[in-house]
Amino acid sequence: MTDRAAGGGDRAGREPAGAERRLRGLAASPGVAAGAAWRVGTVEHAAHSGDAAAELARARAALKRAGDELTALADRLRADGAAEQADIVETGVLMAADPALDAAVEASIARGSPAPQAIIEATDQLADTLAAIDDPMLALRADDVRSLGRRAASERVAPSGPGPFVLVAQDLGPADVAELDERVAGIALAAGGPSAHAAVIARGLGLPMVVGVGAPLLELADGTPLAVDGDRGDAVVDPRDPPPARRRAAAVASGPAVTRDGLRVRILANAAGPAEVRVALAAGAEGVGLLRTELAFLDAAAWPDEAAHRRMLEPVLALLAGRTATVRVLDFGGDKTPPFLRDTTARGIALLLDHPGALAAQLQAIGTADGVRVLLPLVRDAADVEAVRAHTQAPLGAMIETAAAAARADEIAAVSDFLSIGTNDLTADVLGTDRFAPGTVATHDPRVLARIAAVAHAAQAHGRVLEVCGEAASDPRMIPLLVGLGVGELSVGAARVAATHAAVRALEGAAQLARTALAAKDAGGGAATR
Ligand SMILES: C=C(OP(=O)(O)O)C(=O)O
Repeated sequence: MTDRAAGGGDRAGREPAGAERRLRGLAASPGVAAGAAWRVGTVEHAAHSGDAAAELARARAALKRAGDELTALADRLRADGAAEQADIVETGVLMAADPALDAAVEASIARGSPAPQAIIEATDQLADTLAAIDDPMLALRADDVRSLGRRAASERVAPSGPGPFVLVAQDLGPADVAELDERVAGIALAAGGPSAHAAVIARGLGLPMVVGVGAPLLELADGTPLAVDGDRGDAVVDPRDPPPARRRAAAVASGPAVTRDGLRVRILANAAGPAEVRVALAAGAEGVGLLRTELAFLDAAAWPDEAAHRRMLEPVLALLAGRTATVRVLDFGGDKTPPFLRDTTARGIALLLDHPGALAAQLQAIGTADGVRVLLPLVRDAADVEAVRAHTQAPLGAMIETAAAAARADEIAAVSDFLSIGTNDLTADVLGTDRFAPGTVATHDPRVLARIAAVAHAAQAHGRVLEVCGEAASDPRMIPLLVGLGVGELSVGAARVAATHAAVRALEGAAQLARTALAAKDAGGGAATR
């Protein structure tokens, strides 16, 4: 069964009560939270037990649990004003109880499949049947049934009880974090990295998170008092002075962000859906500088069509109501690869340009309303931007995320309406590091700063707005350097909006600081300019 029990059951037998223990990890999302540890794990998918009735009961329980999870998620979406999305999620609830699905699961178990495999086989079979009928609505249902199957077969366990909980896991995906409810006060991961998308989402939701804590974390029994310190990067077992259980409330910024010496910087937000946009606007964001549309489709079984994009976009655009809405077209690839693209190596805009129908469908859904602009991920050269230009009248921005693209910043700026530096990927590419591995993100390294400066120079030469939307945009060490290099827009996690705003307003002499940093010979010199 689930590895929730793997912690050994009675924690009193292993830890003297009240003995505080600090496990070192890495800070992934700021803030401090405490609650009862709750382990989420992937289940060991044991082979067929030999007892078909037991396997069938296990499969039915898994489908029921998946249906219950989707009901809870739909309720939350409805409360968030996303009624249409809630309706979609609820179709999964009906499917989970569908007698035809139950019969297919039973048949698969009779053929010798263990419960999780039987669920996948049955849902895939039903999805294939739906997809074979030439009807776009049924094709969407096929996606839904496949995603239901994966959810049920993975046997994730949602915490039960009022909370607050600190979620403990080996690793989590971005969607897992996005759907956490208010009972979860913080997250501690044994693995993971501060730049992974799960961490990006946690920061957006203002959910304290530490990653890379290591195996001892997974030995904690459910219910162990646990604090996460997302500022220092610690998980504290049996904390002596538990911090307040709930996540830190975001402060509110007001008025435009202008440095003391008069540089105006627009503070925008990174978001994946309406919940983060709401938090960001309430904290004083002027709009969205990066909407990560791909995160809504990580479970997709095929390229989303125009209707699916519209359903994803409408609640976000409604909240923004004409403010800046920077919609990034699907940035699939790497850790954001849906099952149907598993064998694909292309990423970002290159992948979309290989599938022009998929790109056109999304651009059509994005439209050209006031405030809307389109962002292209992993642009390689001017030709990428020009190829997209043929499909839309919306302003086009190019993301500069590789050293190669930075070297071509001038030709890219010439054909773009604005540029946006993805410092997470750019830093990893320039330094040859893995952004998803535990470790610090060294965007302040002069080799990275030199690329940022080159892009800033190109943007300036062509009169283009320059945005930074990677994590560096909210890093207090980087904000002075970025502003000093001429960055006009900082797009940050919703929970960082107010702090970024305050950091900009406190700034003076940024341009001189940036010159000093660029002159530094190594990362240590760069850090010394902080
Ligand atoms: C903002 C970026 O893109 P992603 O969504 O991949 O983090 C980045 O790489 O800095």
